[in-house]
Amino acid sequence: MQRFQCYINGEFADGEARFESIDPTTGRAWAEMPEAREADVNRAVEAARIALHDQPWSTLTATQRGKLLYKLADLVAENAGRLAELETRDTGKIIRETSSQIAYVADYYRYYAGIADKIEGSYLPIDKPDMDVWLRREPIGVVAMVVPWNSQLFLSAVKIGPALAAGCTMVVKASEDGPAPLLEFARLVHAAGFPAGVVNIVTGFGPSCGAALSRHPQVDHIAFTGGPETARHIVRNSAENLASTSLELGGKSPFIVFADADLESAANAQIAGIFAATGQSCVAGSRLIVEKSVKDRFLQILKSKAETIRIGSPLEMSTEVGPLATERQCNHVKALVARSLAAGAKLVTGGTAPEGAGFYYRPTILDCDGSASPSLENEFFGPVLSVLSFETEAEALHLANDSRFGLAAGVFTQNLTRAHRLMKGIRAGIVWVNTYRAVSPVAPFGGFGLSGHGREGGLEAALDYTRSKTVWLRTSDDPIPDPFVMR
Ligand SMILES: NC(=O)C1=CN([C@@H]2O[C@H](COP(=O)(O)OP(=O)(O)OC[C@H]3O[C@@H](n4cnc5c(N)ncnc54)[C@H](O)[C@@H]3O)[C@@H](O)[C@H]2O)C=CC1
Ligand SMILES: CN(C=O)/C=C(\CC(=O)O)C(=O)O
Repeated sequence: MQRFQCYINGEFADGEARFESIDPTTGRAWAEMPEAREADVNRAVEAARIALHDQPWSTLTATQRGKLLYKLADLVAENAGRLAELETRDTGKIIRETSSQIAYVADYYRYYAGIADKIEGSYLPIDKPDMDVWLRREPIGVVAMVVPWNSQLFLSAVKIGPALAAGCTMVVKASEDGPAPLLEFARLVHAAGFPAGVVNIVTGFGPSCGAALSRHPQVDHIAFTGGPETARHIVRNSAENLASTSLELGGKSPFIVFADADLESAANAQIAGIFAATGQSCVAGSRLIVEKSVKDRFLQILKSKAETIRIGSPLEMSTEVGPLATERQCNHVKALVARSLAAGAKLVTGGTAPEGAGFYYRPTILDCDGSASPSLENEFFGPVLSVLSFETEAEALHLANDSRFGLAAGVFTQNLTRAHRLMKGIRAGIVWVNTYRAVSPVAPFGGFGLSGHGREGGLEAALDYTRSKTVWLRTSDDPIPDPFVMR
């Protein structure tokens, strides 16, 4: 069995215990992972705290930090194939997707490499004649990064990249489900030449490892991606250290199709939006809201596309839908489909698991018109689409916003003015018009409502890893006059 290690203070080390990682195609263990507990977490945070204030990291210029990030980007690009295979092996996400996504992760590091020496302070036009006042932008400090199992290299890159650009140090907690790619990525951090303690990567379980990390007194900021329930633990933990938080949580994203849309193109985007990554994407377009006059036609196109999707081994380039990452996830999908059917949703296609081993589930479409299906409110994080129809634009907007989540939305229409109205009216952090699930290092993402707060990607995210320091310099050589007046 392959064995992985944590990366703490520039060294590869076992954790206090070990656990087995499960291959989602067979349900059997394929690798042994280090389990970091409180003592390991403490060592990692202490290393990050020392590295933050000590040489060489604290005295590197921003340009030098950028050069290290460029080196890391090159290493990610060179090793993308190997990392992709590990992620596919450990999480079941199809190789077709992991190989292209991880190659693109290199561009995220490159983007933040370029930003490192563009994080500028400012000079304040102060209202006093004998003072120069300016704002310095300083690293926010030691950052705890807690990520889920899906797209771990992507979801950590949007934290590690900007945090390094800003001069922070960090402890990254890989998910206990599928940590292999992130633990392997630690070897690239090491090879790139980052000083010991700047980036520490551990894995372990939420209540022991994640909790110890997020409430650690030496942590200044917690960057979290995961489910809303876990986010509540993170926020409670942050009451211990008063760390700031950024939360990237789940979604129940609407995908709106008007009758005037190019239905073939919209159907391909909807298939990608809900069945890519076996639906295990936070931005999955999981609520189809389709104009009534084209509902039957559109569902027919979707049904025939869904039924010809190639389900199989995620390591095969031809596979389009692989297994869910964990048995727990698969059971959650099965149970929520059953509850939705019991509540009156009608099965258009799917709704079963294929025969054989592994955590597979067929691409599924539920027609939820006229029912109070729980699938309309609850995230599956799996390959299940819930469908509703509308007759007016106002009704479409109302249905789109009828959710506690607000992460992403898609609008398909040829009508430009309508697209603008919806784009403004939808309460979500990302609106895609006539496309879906497009991402870029340049474009921030993040949520409204239960989908969290804070933005990842883009320039703004790098600024979020800094805080300002106001510096006052008196420019007069005269002695300070009357000490008992405010100046
Ligand atoms: N908005 C976004 O960018 C994204 C959001 N997600 C969301 O993530 C969820 C799926 O991922 P899961 O791994 O199941 O999420 P999860 O919330 O169960 O776990 C996420 C991480 O939190 C850790 N954790 C668990 N309990 C903890 C505690 N008490 N204290 C500190 N850390 C703890 C876990 O060990 C894991 O590393 C979905 O809800 C999905 O929508 C996933 C990807 C992207
Ligand atoms: C967060 N994101 C885009 O804005 C996209 C992701 C991440 C994820 O949920 O896995 C994706 O669709 O892969």
